[in-house]
Amino acid sequence: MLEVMNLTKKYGKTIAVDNVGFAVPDGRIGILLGPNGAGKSTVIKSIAGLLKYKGTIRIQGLNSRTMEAKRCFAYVPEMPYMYDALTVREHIEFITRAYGVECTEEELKMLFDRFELTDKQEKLGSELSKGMMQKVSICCALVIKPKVILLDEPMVGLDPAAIRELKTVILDLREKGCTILISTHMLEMVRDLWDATFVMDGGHILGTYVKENVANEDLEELFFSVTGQKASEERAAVQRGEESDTVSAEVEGDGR
Ligand SMILES: Nc1ncnc2c1ncn2[C@@H]1O[C@H](COP(=O)(O)OP(=O)(O)OP(=O)(O)O)[C@@H](O)[C@H]1O
Repeated sequence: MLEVMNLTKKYGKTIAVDNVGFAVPDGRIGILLGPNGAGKSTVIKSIAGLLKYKGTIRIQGLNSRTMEAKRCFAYVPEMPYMYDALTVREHIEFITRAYGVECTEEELKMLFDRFELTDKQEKLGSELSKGMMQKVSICCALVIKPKVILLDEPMVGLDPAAIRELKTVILDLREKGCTILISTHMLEMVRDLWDATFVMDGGHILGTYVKENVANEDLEELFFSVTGQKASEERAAVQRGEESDTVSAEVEGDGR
């Protein structure tokens, strides 16, 4: 179970997250859904312990800042980071040693096969593409067999095969009772995954939806029903922007 209570995070004078609260029960998939700048990554980074914040976060009933809590959750960041001088396989070894967990050759082979990394095992971190790094980052999160996993925009940068595989992995994790929190602005990527959706904008949660209660409704419709006012204002602004862009483009064109 993942519980976030009264979470507030300011960057200087900017209130990125304002008194946010939600919970994802055991074996459920929660989605933090919102446009760019809504505050999703700030929530995820706060849970992961990367930021100072006000509020309370509990992982499996434990304060998220404790070592016991940190042992049972995994975090896949939006921007993967690799050690330049470690190979793909060595990254996995590093993580399993740090967490004191076992990963058999068979498990590792299955993981590498799933994410098409088998022939990349000996490549150095510095030799990987962004998508490959993302896959390694996901594998590193999975080898610790987490009870709670946080994935920040996990589909960005992945090829279609890897997206399909990741979705299968996420559903498998849910089957095993793992609690999952995914942040995304890509509604269509999570349409078939969610159990609970928390729609965020401007640092607030504007709507919380539990699938059982809104089974017949479309996630996109729900999203626009709560962000509708803002979305229509934004559409109007974009329209005005497009008009002025056109004018300035013409002016630039004329000027050359
Ligand atoms: N390090 C930082 N310093 C100052 N302001 C920040 C910092 N990180 C984020 N912000 C601000 O906090 C707000 C929320 O940002 P955040 O990255 O959490 O949004 P997001 O929903 O994850 O966006 P995206 O979908 O673009 O990743 C934004 O206004 C952003 O400009």
